Formats: sequence, structure tokens, C-alpha cells
Amino acid sequence: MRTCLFDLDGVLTRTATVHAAAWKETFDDYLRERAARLGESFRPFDGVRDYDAYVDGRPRADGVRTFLAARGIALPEGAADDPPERESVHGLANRKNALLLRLLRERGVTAYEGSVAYVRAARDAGVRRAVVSSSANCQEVLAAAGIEELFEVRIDGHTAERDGLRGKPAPDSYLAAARALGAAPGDAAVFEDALAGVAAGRAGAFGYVVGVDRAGQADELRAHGADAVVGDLGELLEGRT
Ligand SMILES: O=P(O)(O)OC[C@H]1O[C@@H](O)[C@H](O)[C@@H](O)[C@@H]1O
Repeated sequence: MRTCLFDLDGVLTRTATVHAAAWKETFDDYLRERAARLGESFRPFDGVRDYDAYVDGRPRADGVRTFLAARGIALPEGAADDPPERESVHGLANRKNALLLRLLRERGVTAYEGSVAYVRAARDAGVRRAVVSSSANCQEVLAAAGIEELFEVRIDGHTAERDGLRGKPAPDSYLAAARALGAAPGDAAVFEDALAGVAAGRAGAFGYVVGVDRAGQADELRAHGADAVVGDLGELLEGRT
């Protein structure tokens, strides 16, 4: 493989759990308020199971739609600049983003040392590198982690919006990154921690899909499209001469 395409949150940086926490607070506040209003019982968002199945890896608004659909709830789309208290897809998405930015500020952003070592080794070996994230906060997170300069191409939530790319699990963002690096999908490897992300790798017929298991879901990653699963990219460097 002469081209490597890396997801960001959970693969390169310790930010997947920050996203999950922001989503949980957003959905729980909404579901609690809605249940009280409708006289129903409150069933909280499961920060592991619901997050992995419906939210992780997908663009922000898709995460809102997909999870609420699983609960039989359909909200109006609203407008991109809906205030956070508005009961709409974009209102909830904006609520989550405000929480995420606060949590990132409070907790800070760090990269996984093993992943950084792997990306550096790839660079030193002349391998082409892109970061491919659904997040519209991708550039800021890369900068905060101090790893922005390791990547030649960035496809993120803003790029996807601008170019009309479908979100993961569709392969569009990974295909766009491969194209930008002049690589055929079959000659590129995808590195992903999200079920929707490995599914995107499989859907795009990439040469190799590496699942990164930070959450004890190795079997699920394989079932969704990972050819191999590692706990950290540093493992791929072990045993090198
Ligand atoms: O809300 P953002 O920063 O644009 O990110 C969109 C999605 O980006 C993905 O990387 C995360 O796995 C999701 O949890 C997140 O919702």
C-alpha cells in the first residue's frame, strides 16, 4: 500500500470519547424533556451501544437523524443556524457542537503516540497520507494535537458539505481522499475505529481496511468490513527491522 487514509477521532486523537460524551448529554437532555412532555418513560442514550451503532463516524446531522430514527422520532430539519434549544435536527446538532467545543477546551486534545509514530514512519517511507474525518472540527483538532503537518490531504465535514459528499458509511470521503492523492482505491489502506467508517472502507473497495479497536468491539469491526483489527496503530510497527 503506497497510500494511507486515516480517520481522526479515535484513530489519531483521543477525541472519540469526547464526542460520545457530548452526544450523550445532548440526547439525554432532549429525551428526558420529551418524555416528561409526552408522559412517556425516559430511556437514556447508551454512550457505547447507541453511539457505535447510530452516531460514531457519521456527519453530525446524520448522527442526529440516525439515532432518533432508531427511537421512532422524526424531527424537522430546521436551518443550519438553528439555536441549540430549537427542536430540530440542526438545533440538536448545534447543541451537541457547543457541548463538544466546551469539553475539548476543558479536557484538551492529545494524539495517540503509537498512531503518530506510525504516520511518521509512513511519511519517512514515502507513503502518501490523508486524514478523512466526518468532523467539521477536524482542522482545529489536528492543530490542537500538533499533527496537522503530517497529512498532505484533509477531507473533513466542511469539504464534504462543500463538495456534496455523502457521509460515512458511504465511501465518498475516502474516495475523494484517494483521488486527491492520485491513488486507486485498491492501492490505499483505510484506518478506522467506527463501524460506519470500516463499512465505508469496504463499500469503496479499498485495498485494506484496518479496524482500530479502542472500545472492545473487534468482532463488530470485522463484521462491518475490517480486514484486520489492532488496538493501536503502534502495533503495526512492532517487529519491524
Ligand atoms: O460534530 P463534528 O465535530 O462535526 O463531528 C462529526 C462526527 O465526527 C466523527 O469523527 C465522530 O465519530 C462523531 O461522533 C461526530 O459526530
